[in-house]
Amino acid sequence: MSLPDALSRLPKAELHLHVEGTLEPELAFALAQRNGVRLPYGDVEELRRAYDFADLQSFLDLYYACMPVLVTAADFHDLTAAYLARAHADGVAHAELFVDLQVHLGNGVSADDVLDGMTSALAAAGERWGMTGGVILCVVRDRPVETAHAALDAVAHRVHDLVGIGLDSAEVGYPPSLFVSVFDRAAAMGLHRVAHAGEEGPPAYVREAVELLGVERVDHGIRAVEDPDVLALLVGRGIALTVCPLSNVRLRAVPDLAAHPIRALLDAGVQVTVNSDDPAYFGGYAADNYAALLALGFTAEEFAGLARTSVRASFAADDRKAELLAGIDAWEAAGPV
Ligand SMILES: Nc1ncnc2[nH]cnc12
Ligand SMILES: [Zn+2]
Repeated sequence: MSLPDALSRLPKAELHLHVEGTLEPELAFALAQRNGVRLPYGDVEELRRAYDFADLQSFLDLYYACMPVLVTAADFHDLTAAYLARAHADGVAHAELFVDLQVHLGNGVSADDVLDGMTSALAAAGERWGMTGGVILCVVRDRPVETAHAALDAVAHRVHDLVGIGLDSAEVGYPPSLFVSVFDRAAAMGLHRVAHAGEEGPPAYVREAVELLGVERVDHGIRAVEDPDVLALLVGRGIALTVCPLSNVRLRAVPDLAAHPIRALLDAGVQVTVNSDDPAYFGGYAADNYAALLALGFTAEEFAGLARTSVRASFAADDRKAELLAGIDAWEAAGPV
């Protein structure tokens, strides 16, 4: 089997995945019809043609415009189940899924419907394929901080259905320091903490995420490469980055793949994982993001290393991590090429 084909058999954890970013145009229109919701696009082709992004904000405008099609627990179940099936085919054995709960609450959907749909799909994937994973409530940073607290209020009775809290959406102008009260509260509720930082925002936002929010992983974090002190902070604390190569190219966080700092980050000693972010919009699921690195000369040994880091940086139980690491050893020993 060739190395590109073998990448979908490499056991891996996906740690940076927005469930709403897995909404394929066909499902968007099916749900719009099911719920009597009008999308601001005529058909699947017109929607797909709009996937030409100049930056993060131009993507977010379209991403949020599609979200009103998600109304019922069944919608969240179907969306999550479709992603998990696709991820399973890509060798994803553990998946931690972000959800922008504030947006859904604002659309009149209940937190229980969102979580019922997602957790039932995760449970079914566990039974069917032995997949593990969980839900990370992502704070939408360009909405008022009170609405983030309201989202925490809405899930307080079922914190056991979440693995963590995150921070996403428009980055520049919304530094992590604005969200200390939300993250302190989430930590007290027993949630793991992660945050998007250093995607479009400066390395100082990566430092704030680590020092003020106490995050265990930084999502994207690629602009850390611009500041040796921030790199040293990540290396010193063993904080992993959840890098999304195809997303960074499509949202023009980097001019092209050749200019992506993933190698520089690895060379600096940073723990790096590879993920798909919003795969329905960026042209590739987990294995496609690994395969993109073939163009940068990544070897089978390096891919196995990236997968090991994804497992170690995950919030899976220790025995599950051991099981997945054994699977990666077996993949490498079998000699994929
Ligand atoms: N790449 C990204 N950055 C920030 N917020 C997001 N929400 C969905 N995708 C995102
Ligand atoms: Zn993201």
